[in-house]
Amino acid sequence: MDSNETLPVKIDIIGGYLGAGKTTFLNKLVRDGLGASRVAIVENEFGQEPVDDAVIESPGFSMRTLASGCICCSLKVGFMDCIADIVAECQPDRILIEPTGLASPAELERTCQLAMRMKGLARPVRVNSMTAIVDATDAVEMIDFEIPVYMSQIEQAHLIVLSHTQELDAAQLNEAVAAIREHAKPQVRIITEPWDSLDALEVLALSEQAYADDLDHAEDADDHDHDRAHDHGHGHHHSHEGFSSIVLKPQGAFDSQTVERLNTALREQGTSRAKGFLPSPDGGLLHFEYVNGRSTAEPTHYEGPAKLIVIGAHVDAAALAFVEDASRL
Ligand SMILES: Nc1nc2c(ncn2[C@@H]2O[C@H](COP(=O)(O)OP(=O)(O)OP(=O)(O)O)[C@@H](O)[C@H]2O)c(=O)[nH]1
Repeated sequence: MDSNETLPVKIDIIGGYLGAGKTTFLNKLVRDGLGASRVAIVENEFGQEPVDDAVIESPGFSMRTLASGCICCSLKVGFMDCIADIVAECQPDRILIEPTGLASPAELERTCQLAMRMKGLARPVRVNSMTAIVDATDAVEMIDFEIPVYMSQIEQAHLIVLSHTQELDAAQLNEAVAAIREHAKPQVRIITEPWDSLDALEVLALSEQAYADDLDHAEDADDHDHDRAHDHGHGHHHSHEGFSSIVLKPQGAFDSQTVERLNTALREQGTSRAKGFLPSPDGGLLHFEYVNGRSTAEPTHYEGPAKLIVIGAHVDAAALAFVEDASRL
């Protein structure tokens, strides 16, 4: 037996709100060389149909997808089974977990603690880091909205990585950082480096350290009954109430005008997040991503069925019905 096999499998959680950039960061980790160790990836999607499994660049990695719910609550048991399974079958040294954008960090930690205590694991597991990705471009506005789960992701973060910082000027970036600082733990490090020049492996190492430091502090605080990082009190925010998702089967041909119409319809109903694959006029598929009122639609080699997942507080299926018959437009 390799001496490594007696060490716990590291669980690294890449969290953050809907569309913050979790999958993009995960792909960066893979591209920056995380693949040197044996890595497994667990994707959790709120929508009924997974999309990220086709977007993740995971050459040779084992990947599992848990869809249609959140591992911090409704899929707790499914998650634990998945971890037991992946540890036995794939023998990873590390498991990267991408929770849904609606996961509460405290609940996630509790789920992971349950997984750590499972009997009969082929190898022990332990949480190694929890990284919170926050979209810099809408942080000020989102903090104003005070969406509970968004706030909990900032308040409980051990390390924050801002995405899309290259889209802001220095004053806007400072404003975003100040707004986050007001709600985050005082010592939290906020990484503002644009992702083009960011070394994701370095960030993961910082995140590991931050998590270990916070655990130490939490243990000290436990002794004094003041544990904030593991808020077991009644005041903690955890709610997916109000959020729902639908899956549409796009048909027809999505030229730039149709994509624009879709973008407008999503914006008009205040959609939080949409993603999927749309049929393009040339017979292929477009990888569609909608966050924050803006969308991209790029040709993709994905060969599965066309699908569109829409997540929001007021998803109006009737207003989006045209997606399933775009040829009529
Ligand atoms: N240029 C740039 N694009 C980004 C950045 N972060 C995210 N994106 C884009 O924003 C969109 C959403 O990013 P994802 O990585 O899919 O976000 P996510 O947090 O995984 O989304 P969900 O899993 O659906 O909650 C994609 O089109 C990304 O290419 C960034 O820092 N820079």
